[in-house]
Amino acid sequence: MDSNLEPLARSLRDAPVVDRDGYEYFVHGVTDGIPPLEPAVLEAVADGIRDRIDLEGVDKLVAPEAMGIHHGTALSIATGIPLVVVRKREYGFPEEVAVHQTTSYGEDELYLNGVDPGDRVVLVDDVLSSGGTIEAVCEALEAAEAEVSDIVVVLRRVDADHEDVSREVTNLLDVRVRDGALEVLDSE
Ligand SMILES: O=P(O)(O)OC[C@H]1O[C@H](OP(=O)(O)OP(=O)(O)O)[C@H](O)[C@@H]1O
Ligand SMILES: Nc1ncnc2[nH]cnc12
Repeated sequence: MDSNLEPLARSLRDAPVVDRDGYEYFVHGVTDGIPPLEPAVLEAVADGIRDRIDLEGVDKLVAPEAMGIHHGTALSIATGIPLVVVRKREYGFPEEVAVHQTTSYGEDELYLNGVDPGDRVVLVDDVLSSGGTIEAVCEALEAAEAEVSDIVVVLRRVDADHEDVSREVTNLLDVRVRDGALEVLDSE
């Protein structure tokens, strides 16, 4: 494993797992903001993303609310690339794109604003489970006529069926829930 990710990996091993209507949902700073997310972990996430994807010529980072925001923010500060947040709130702006998001345990509407035709964007999120969120945001980016250069998440749940994902997704660590506990696997 990338030694820079070891503090993150260690902290994940203690993450509590709660039941969300039959879905084993782990709770961690990366995915929930609780327990508190150490600045060093956020910095390691931003560095890990910069090591893995090419950010040259990228116009905007795009992060879905809520839990993509802190990772997108850390990366934006580290790179100087502006951040767009995909909201669960409608604004009614003329160019707004609305899409339906289905996750492993729920659904919502997402609203994209602030991305212009021809923008080269990187999509950033905390976790990939079913892939429904990534597919929904990609659909919105396609409607906005943006070019998605990379999709990156901090954690990929290898125990979830990524049936909705038809695109390549880069991640920092692989995780799974087994016997009620979160396990970290190396993604490389
Ligand atoms: O791969 P998927 O099955 O789509 O799951 C991943 C998504 O689920 C969570 O978001 P959620 O919409 O639950 O809201 P939150 O970010 O506000 O917690 C998470 O932040 C990802 O965006
Ligand atoms: N916070 C979270 N914990 C576990 N699995 C998830 N899938 C989506 N969000 C998650």
